[in-house]
Amino acid sequence: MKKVYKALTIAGSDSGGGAGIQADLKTFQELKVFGMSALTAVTAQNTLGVQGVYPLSVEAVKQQIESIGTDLGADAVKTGMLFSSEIIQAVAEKIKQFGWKNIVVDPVMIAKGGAPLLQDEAVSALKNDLLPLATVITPNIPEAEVLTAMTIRTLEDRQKAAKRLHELGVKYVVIKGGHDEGESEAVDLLYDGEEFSYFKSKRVKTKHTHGTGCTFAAAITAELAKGSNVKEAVQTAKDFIQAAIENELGIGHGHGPTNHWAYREKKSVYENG
Ligand SMILES: Nc1ncnc2c1ncn2[C@@H]1O[C@H](COP(=O)(O)OP(=O)(O)OP(=O)(O)O)[C@@H](O)[C@H]1O
Ligand SMILES: Cc1ncc(CO)c(N)n1
Repeated sequence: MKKVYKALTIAGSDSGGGAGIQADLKTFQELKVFGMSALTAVTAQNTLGVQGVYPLSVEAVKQQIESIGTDLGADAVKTGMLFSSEIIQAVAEKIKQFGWKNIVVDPVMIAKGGAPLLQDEAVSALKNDLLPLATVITPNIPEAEVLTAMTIRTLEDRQKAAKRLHELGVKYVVIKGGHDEGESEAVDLLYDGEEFSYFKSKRVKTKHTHGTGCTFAAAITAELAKGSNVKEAVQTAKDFIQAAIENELGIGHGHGPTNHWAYREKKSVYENG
């Protein structure tokens, strides 16, 4: 029988379907990985912004993870919106309890419209409790600035920030370049503790980038679940997000979601010649 690879996302719900748990599960499915979820919060959200945030109790988060850990197990785990230090500590505890490997931490802090998805005082729990367990961390530039308490303007700044994050115990640091808007390319940097690699693509001129960060990190998680190494996983995630941004769906009245099925369609065109 063929092995079924499984990935768990611990994150918030985006009712609009473009980011959070919804983006993660869609991405897992597209990459042929069985997706499971533990919700940390429910957001009332659409392409125009976040209208409400309703965190779940720490007990509810723990119990969902427990249900998965005691039965199905996970080949990789992604964390997204975690909201509070109490939830972060509970998630770290459960990851250790079940001995899970391939942990991808997307340190979600603020939604694109500016709504806070992580309490300010939770940043230290993220750094002290979760990052030492992380295989990969995927901050955007503003998140990397908060985590390292430095300003990032140049590529050298990004390299320095990546080194600082590696010192916090993360094995692989990816600092995404989606926010580097002056550039004609979207360049993501990967640091493995020894050398830097760069993943480049043509920057797409679009406002429909809601959920790019979640989707990218979910694709890394799915590939790690299937046994890829981190470099291969980041390259597939980059190809996945590029296709998802290029083939926009054009739905909603604001910053629309990306197209989660575009990578599959692009691949099948190649495969069928
Ligand atoms: N306009 C664009 N064209 C091509 N690639 C992009 C563009 N914007 C972002 N990306 C890519 O998308 C991925 C996510 O990067 P980004 O910096 O946007 O994450 P993010 O800010 O965490 O996203 P979000 O908070 O909306 O989930 C990266 O691989 C980045 O290079
Ligand atoms: C629930 C949720 N998680 C993450 C993000 C970041 O894009 C978002 N907008 N909403």
